[in-house]
Amino acid sequence: MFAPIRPRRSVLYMPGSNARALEKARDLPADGFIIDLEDAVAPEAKREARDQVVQSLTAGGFGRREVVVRVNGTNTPWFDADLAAIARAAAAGVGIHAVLIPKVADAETLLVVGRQMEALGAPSGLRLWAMIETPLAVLRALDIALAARNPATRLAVMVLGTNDLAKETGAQLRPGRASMASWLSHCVLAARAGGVEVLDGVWNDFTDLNGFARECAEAAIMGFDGKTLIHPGQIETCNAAFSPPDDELAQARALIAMFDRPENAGRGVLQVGGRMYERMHADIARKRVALADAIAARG
Ligand SMILES: CC(C)(COP(=O)(O)OP(=O)(O)OC[C@H]1O[C@@H](n2cnc3c(N)ncnc32)[C@H](O)[C@@H]1OP(=O)(O)O)[C@@H](O)C(=O)NCCC(=O)NCCSC(=O)C[C@H](O)C(=O)O
Ligand SMILES: [Mg+2]
Repeated sequence: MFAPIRPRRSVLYMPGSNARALEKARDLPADGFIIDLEDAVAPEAKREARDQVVQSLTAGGFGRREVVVRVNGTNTPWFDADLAAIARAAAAGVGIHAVLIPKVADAETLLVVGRQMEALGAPSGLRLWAMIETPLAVLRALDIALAARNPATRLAVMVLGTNDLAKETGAQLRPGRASMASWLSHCVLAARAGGVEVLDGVWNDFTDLNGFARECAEAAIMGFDGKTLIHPGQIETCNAAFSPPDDELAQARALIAMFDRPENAGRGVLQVGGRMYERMHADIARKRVALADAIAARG
């Protein structure tokens, strides 16, 4: 009934220049990794980092985790070489699932990059992720998300960059993120309209796990599919926040079973324990069960 689900609860950034982090990632329980060639790598280390990332990914060992490389921005001197290196490696069979483009300004950029990937011989499975981290990108989030309707863009996921948003707008990143809540929700809405997934930004204070857990819970309520992370210590909290809890799953299964009963075949609405349930609620329940099954299947 639903397309196969790939859990993206926790996606951990790591600097492409940090060999130890790349090594360590192979044993971490994150759903995915973003290996960064952009902000986490100093200008003088860009080339070496690119080579090291390709070497490390060629060695493999990332299992079922989704591997994404964040390249430098399309208007930087490193972009072309970054994209070519990743496209070449993916074409040679190296396990890379997507290229993350930082500071995407408009939908046109995605089409241009998608065509470049095609010209470079990137396999069709190499998808494109887009960072939404400038005021213009937030305002154009719907256009950007709708670009996914054109397969040439390869767009699969939008990722919020809340640090850059704070820098560009002057909004302060405080617990609860009142300053950004409407922007974040707007991006979730846009992503759904375009049929792409959407990941929340990072929590910088990685030693404050209680604050982080609260932000994960808020992001899950807003509808994000998962959150981007900066430290391995955040993974388990994040996985828990974006996994359907056992009591919710028990209720979901009961609701599905109820609608599946022959005597309810012709009914569009049921009451259970004083609450109204329509078939759309059974659809939501099926989706949550499918997510839980996909999480369980990855072990
Ligand atoms: C923030 C850090 C620099 C902290 O690093 P460190 O001081 O080494 O932390 P620890 O000593 O606590 O590390 C413990 C062990 O874990 C490994 N480690 C640490 N971080 C990572 C990681 N991200 N991935 C994999 N492994 C990691 C250490 O090597 C230690 O291992 P061991 O040797 O076994 O003890 C560091 O966490 C870090 O660099 N984080 C990622 C920074 C990054 O990538 N930033 C760019 C993306 S964030 C962003 O900009 C989003 C967006 O664009 C926006 O605008 O918001
Ligand atoms: Mg950023």
